[in-house]
Amino acid sequence: MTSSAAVEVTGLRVRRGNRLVLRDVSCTIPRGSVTGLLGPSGCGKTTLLRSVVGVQIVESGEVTVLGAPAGSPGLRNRIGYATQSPSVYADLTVGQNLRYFAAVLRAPRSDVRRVIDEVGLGGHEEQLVSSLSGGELSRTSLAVALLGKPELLVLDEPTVGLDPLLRDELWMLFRVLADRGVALLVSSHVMDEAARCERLLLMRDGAFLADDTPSALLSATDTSDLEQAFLSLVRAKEAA
Ligand SMILES: Nc1ncnc2c1ncn2[C@@H]1O[C@H](COP(=O)(O)OP(=O)(O)OP(=O)(O)O)[C@@H](O)[C@H]1O
Repeated sequence: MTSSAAVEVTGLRVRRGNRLVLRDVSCTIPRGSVTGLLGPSGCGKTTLLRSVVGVQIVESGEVTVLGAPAGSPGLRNRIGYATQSPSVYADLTVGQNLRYFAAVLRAPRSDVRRVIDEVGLGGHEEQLVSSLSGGELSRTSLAVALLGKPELLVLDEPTVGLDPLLRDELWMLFRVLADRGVALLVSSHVMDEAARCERLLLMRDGAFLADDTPSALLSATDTSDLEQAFLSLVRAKEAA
């Protein structure tokens, strides 16, 4: 693994039910940058993220995370993972959830204030999670993922349901975190978020169509926007 790589995936195959969901997938996720994992619904994005976090049973291949096999106990406090469906307690307030997870993760108590501010949830600390809006709920999950200053952040569609202003703020936060050296792996199925990433993994049917920078993808496909680039790659693959 190169010293700047946070994650190295080699020849990963995953079967879910009787379906081969990931087919010999290989990629590298660098530290200090935002890698976007983009592709249509059902292409295997969540399955890849679960494999990186170490909660997915894999058929074959290797996933090395921060120098250790994915799922190693020592990685637990070094990775922040926000799933698509919020994994916080509905009957607790935002602050109670964050204080609980900070204790579980052995993160300093002062982290609670920091992450609330980072995700823009100031003023909601005493609110019950069950009464939050969808966007506030997903930001609460993101806040949990930020506790303890993880070296790798794995975020599954973190901006779904957010208004454009909040989406913009979160992408700026991702940038700040990357500048601090954090590796971010962020999935999305909306191509307009692709331009925000330094590297893009474009996925379709459990395989990568591309693993490159946005500008390299545009020039390789001779297109001016990333949605067109994606379509062009799909067509080239189908014609092959
Ligand atoms: N337990 C399971 N049994 C069978 N198939 C499954 C199982 N879990 C997931 N799948 C299938 O695996 C495929 C990949 O699912 P995955 O959640 O990784 O896709 P995704 O790209 O994250 O989709 P989305 O953008 O809609 O969240 C899908 O076709 C899904 O139906």
